[in-house]
Amino acid sequence: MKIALVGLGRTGKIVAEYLWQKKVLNMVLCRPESSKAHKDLGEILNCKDTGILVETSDHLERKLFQNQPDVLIDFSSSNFLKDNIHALAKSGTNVVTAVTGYEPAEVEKIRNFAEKGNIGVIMAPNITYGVNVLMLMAEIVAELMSDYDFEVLEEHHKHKQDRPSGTAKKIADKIRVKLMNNQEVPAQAVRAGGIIGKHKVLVCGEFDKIEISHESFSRVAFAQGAYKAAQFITGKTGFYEMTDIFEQERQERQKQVSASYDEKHAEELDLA
Ligand SMILES: NC(=O)C1=CN([C@@H]2O[C@H](COP(=O)(O)OP(=O)(O)OC[C@H]3O[C@@H](n4cnc5c(N)ncnc54)[C@H](O)[C@@H]3O)[C@@H](O)[C@H]2O)C=CC1
Ligand SMILES: O=C(O)C1=N[C@H](C(=O)O)C[C@H](O)C1
Repeated sequence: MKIALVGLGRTGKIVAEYLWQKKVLNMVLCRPESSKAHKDLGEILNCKDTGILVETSDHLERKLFQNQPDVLIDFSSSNFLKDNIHALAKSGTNVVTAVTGYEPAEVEKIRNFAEKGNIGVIMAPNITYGVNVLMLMAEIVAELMSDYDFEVLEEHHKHKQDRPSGTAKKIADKIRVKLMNNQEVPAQAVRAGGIIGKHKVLVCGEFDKIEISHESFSRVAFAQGAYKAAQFITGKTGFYEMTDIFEQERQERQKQVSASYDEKHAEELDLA
């Protein structure tokens, strides 16, 4: 698999290093005016030369045809896909976007391109494995304790632009759908220091409460999630979310459990 990455900021740099170590990175893009342009990626990451020259994200179609990546992972800003979804669809490059803060109309545009433009897109504000497990747990609690008060609380570093986080909005929405009264779930944000990412669901009744929380204490968690998403979307078309990956994994695991049960059962019958 060949992966292109756009965005070499706080998160993108860690993702670049992770993908480089996995030997799947073949193209890295930065802003046209960036001082990182035309440098070897190793210089940006403070390691030995990688042989990958950082390119600018303009004239993207030509660059995608030259490098032929299977998937582009986006850790830049919502502007990138807004301006470039055309070029990605034309060159048949699938997309994993971890970017947050899209307007609803932008999400619809991206969804349309994925559904009609013959490419695969995963939109993943919630890229880590752990936070997706938190979501599943929160959905179960919402189904069982609809009469409790639900709040989503998140904490991130002081440079984060959007609030509440894309993940917090997604968690709140998933809970709302499961609640009997379909009521909006409030989400509160703290921006302070260097916090990498914390999400908590507070479920509070008159006499007791449940808290479900997840914390990323390394951005490698985002890199792992993005790589998993890139593997999933390779060769697919259409619009997906991280839950689709977990659903596929659950079904595969279920099949394995059934197969090993059948095997064990057959052995027992043989012995009898
Ligand atoms: N889904 C998830 O779990 C995660 C999502 N994110 C999201 O990823 C995005 C980036 O986060 P950070 O790395 O903290 O931000 P950052 O501001 O440190 O880095 C963004 C980088 O993208 C570059 N960039 C912006 N627009 C560009 C364009 N059109 N073409 C090329 N490069 C462009 C900027 O120059 C900058 O270097 C945010 O939307 C953030 O919410 C970040 C971490 C995890
Ligand atoms: O900007 C970040 O850093 C993060 N953004 C994501 C979001 O908005 O949900 C999630 C992650 O915890 C880090």
